[in-house]
Amino acid sequence: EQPSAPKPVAAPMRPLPWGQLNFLQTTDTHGWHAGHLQESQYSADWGDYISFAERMHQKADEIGADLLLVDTGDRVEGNGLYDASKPKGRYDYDIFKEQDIDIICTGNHELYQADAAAREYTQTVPNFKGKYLASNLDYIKPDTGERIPMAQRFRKFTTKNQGIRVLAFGFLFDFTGNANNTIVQPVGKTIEEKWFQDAIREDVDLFIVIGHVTLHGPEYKAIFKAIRSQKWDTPIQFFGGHSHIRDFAKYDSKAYGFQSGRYMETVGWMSIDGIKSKGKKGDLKELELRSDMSFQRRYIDNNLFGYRYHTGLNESTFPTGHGQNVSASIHKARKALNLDYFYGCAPKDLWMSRAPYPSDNSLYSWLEKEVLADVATNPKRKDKPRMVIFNTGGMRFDIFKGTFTRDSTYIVSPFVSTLKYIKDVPFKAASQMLPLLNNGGPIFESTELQPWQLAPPEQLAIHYDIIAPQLSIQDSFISGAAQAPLLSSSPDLVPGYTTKDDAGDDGDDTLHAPISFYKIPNCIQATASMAEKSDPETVDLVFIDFIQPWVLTALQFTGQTYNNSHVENYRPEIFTDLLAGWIKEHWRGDCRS
Ligand SMILES: Nc1ccn([C@@H]2O[C@H](COP(=O)(O)O)[C@@H](O)[C@H]2O)c(=O)n1
Repeated sequence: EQPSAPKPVAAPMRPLPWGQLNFLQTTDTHGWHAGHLQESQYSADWGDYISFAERMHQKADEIGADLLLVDTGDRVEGNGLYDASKPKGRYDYDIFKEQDIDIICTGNHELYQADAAAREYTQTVPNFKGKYLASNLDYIKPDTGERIPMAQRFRKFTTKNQGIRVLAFGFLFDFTGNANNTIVQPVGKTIEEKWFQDAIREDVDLFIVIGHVTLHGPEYKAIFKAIRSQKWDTPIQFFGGHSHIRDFAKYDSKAYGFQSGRYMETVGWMSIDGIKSKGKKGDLKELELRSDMSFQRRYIDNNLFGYRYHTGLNESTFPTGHGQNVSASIHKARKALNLDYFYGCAPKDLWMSRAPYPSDNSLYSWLEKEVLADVATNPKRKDKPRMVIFNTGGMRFDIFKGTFTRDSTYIVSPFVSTLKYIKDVPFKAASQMLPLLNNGGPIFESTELQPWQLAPPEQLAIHYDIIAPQLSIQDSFISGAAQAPLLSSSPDLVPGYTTKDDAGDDGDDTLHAPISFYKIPNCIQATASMAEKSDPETVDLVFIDFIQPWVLTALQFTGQTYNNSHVENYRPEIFTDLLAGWIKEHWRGDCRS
């Protein structure tokens, strides 16, 4: 872990179920490879994860089982370790590649910006040569304009100890927001292609489908149906991503899906037993080969207490030299990027979805009331009445009371988005924007523009408020405390994930006190320079550039005929820098101890 990381948390644990074939999954890490430096339950770093995987590989070899590592994309955008360097990812790609991942694919965040997509092609694909799969993704070479597969379409291999013959695919959901140097082919079209149709006819013991794809969406349903149309009985293991949640899905008695959350909070564990392998049979010393199949999952909190518990090792025996070297490289990179540079003191916790909106502890109420109108000023138009619209998905993480650093800025606002505007929009039309963007409706139905895409991905999966009972919360964590028994009725649980999925409520490796989750709107709005008593004739409609297609569509619905040519720059800086400037000015003081 990083020197400044809070110490791991003692908590009641559930052990990991082992099978013939086991997996560790990461997804949507978004650059959080230094771990969470303000949350002890997620404070292990990528180096610790490397030690963990190496120790688990040793155990797999000892018992004759197999262990495969999977990553399902969105490794970039969301943390200073990736976003603070020029070019982005200057250190992060080299840190990430140290993990020995067996199957890896692309997420949408690797493709929003052309430079990120190019780095994916020139760095990550070769870093994971033979392991990186791009079943429905092509890259356009900048020098020749040639369209080529981003990486190989599928991979066939046999596992080391059990001799299980695997065929693996790597998909991306039907994403349309990519820069013009990649082509994402819709999954429905890809599965009709000859190479895919040939692949699903291969004689293998197991299909593995990894993807930056939600488990319950249409893409995995289509792939499942396609494989089952040829192989009615071959087991299929899906790994998903994108919606940032812990999730597990049953497609049939031999086909399951698993997804391991976001931001290095969770490392996923999946185990399969009862695979009928025609390859060499491993020497199962501890495992019993069963004829019926079982698919079991665990969501591992990313902290050292849990890693040591699951490996049966301790502070001195757990880390590997390789893992420690990677932790040291992360520390060096964080220093070079000056990520601990102090911007100010957050006066209170500000939550994305843990507090209701609007409320005093809502990140969005703060943004709306204090920040937006202040940073959205253009000296040439400062007296013009304006409405400023921001999508809630543009904010990526909570703000914790206390030190706010350069790193925090990228954690909260990683994107290179800027403020745009359309001048002199009739007030009547402009005032309909927020309700239209928040309530959606028929105007967006004929387009690819789903308004829910404007909200944070976590909001996708949960459709109602979850209000956690007020429990007594443990606030001083005892480092190295003895393991509490699983069913202890201790009220002193640390707040965290209490996952309910298709297999029940026993998936989390750590017992937590539940956290509230509130629904929030797709967009928020601030106004400035408005007369107090009457509505203006026209306003400047200011918005963050990500939402431009939605704003133009909504304006058309109000009878206006604006298009891209009417959109101008409102501020030259990226929003992240505007936010950092606001914090430096308004959150003065020193809370560093
Ligand atoms: N420039 C951007 C890029 C993305 N967003 C928001 O993020 C959502 C996608 O997040 P995932 O991690 O699930 O891929 C997207 O739908 C937007 O809400 C943004 O605001 N600005």
